[in-house]
Amino acid sequence: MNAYLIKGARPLGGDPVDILLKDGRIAAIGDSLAATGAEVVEAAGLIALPGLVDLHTHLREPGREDAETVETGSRAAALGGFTAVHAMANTDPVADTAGVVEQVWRLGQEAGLVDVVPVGAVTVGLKGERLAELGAMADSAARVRVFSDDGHCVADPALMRRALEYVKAFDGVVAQHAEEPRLTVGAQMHEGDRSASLGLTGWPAAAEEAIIARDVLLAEHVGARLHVCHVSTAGSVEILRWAKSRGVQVTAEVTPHHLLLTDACAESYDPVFKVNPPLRTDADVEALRAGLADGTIDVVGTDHAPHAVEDKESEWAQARPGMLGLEQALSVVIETMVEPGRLDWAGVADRMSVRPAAIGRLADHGRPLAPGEPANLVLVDATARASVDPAALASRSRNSPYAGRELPGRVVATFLRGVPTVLDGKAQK
Ligand SMILES: NC(=O)N[C@@H](CC(=O)O)C(=O)O
Ligand SMILES: [Zn+2]
Ligand SMILES: [Zn+2]
Repeated sequence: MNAYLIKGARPLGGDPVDILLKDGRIAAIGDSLAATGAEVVEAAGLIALPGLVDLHTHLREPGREDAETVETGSRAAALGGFTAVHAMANTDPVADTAGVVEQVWRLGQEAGLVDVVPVGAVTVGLKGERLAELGAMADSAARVRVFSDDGHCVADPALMRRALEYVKAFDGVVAQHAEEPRLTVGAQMHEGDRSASLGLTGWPAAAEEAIIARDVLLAEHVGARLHVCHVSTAGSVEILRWAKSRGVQVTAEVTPHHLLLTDACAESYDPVFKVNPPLRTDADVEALRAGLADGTIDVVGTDHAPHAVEDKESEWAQARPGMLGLEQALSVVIETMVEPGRLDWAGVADRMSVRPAAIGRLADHGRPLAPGEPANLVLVDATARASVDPAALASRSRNSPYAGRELPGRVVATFLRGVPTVLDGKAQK
């Protein structure tokens, strides 16, 4: 079947319409469209959004297939309503050559559940010493446009400057993990009253803000595109607002967990809440929500970071940082932004599809729901509520910070180029 008729869905929360998908595209949108051979998908009451796009996903393949593979991560993504994800470069081997990014790209095509878009490392082996073959990765079959040493900061300012200059040649962007390493030696959680009382080494907000301030100045100086990963502090939002008001080509991302959770989670000493950058304070969470609402923060990026049980279920200090995100990202955005009235559905589409696709220069994603456009879309039941069961997740790992938490929103169907990857809430392969 290469045609689907979606009955009664509400594009961006508007009036119900029928949407006909045919040969990979939206063929027609209207009232009471005739099925004429198309498979009917009943969607009364469901919200239709363009397929979500993640700028920040860790798929762990190659190297840690015990934690996630391109296929299992792709399935988690499709179930979360995503049609494209950017796969971070901190794999083993590191995605710092055309060969590795092409391998990841091919694995994504074979899985066929989302478009897996490889991110290229900025420096060889993420070591922060010399630039990787950025041009070769850009010219490869993977057509890399986003470059990041994520997991590590490109700390050397001269190297960061050269990376920014270099990627201009192919309209690329450097996505920075903003963490001044000399300020976070041994850091375990947000530095503040709670880290003091828990006796855990602090990760000060200034370690993030200092790098963002430096990098927006560098991006302005060389006229290049900068993207800031997982912004976590109120001060970072202020710096970004200032930089944007000066016309700096900077974009920024916030994770679902930084929109919802705070450093109070660390009081449990449960390492599922250990993450880089750390969960911050209530005031930071409020500033992040406000920044996302007013567009200072451009996108929600999941920073989906699967970890094997032995890397997570240990003492806090020994556990790896990072938490799952793909399958609950939309639910967290509904809970923190839509239900409180801070973002409407058009806003959700903008922050989770349109802008991330634009930053990654993905031509076929983040498009309007209109005839002729690629049929990449998601149908969401915004009224459903369910409690998160980590055992039921499609990810190969179980480190969800939302275990047992009730969240709104259920992805009912996801279509990639007109083909359902999820139907009735179930992955189709
Ligand atoms: N966020 C994390 O705490 N961990 C990420 C790396 C990163 O995003 O910095 C990971 O790869 O596990
Ligand atoms: Zn990071
Ligand atoms: Zn990351």
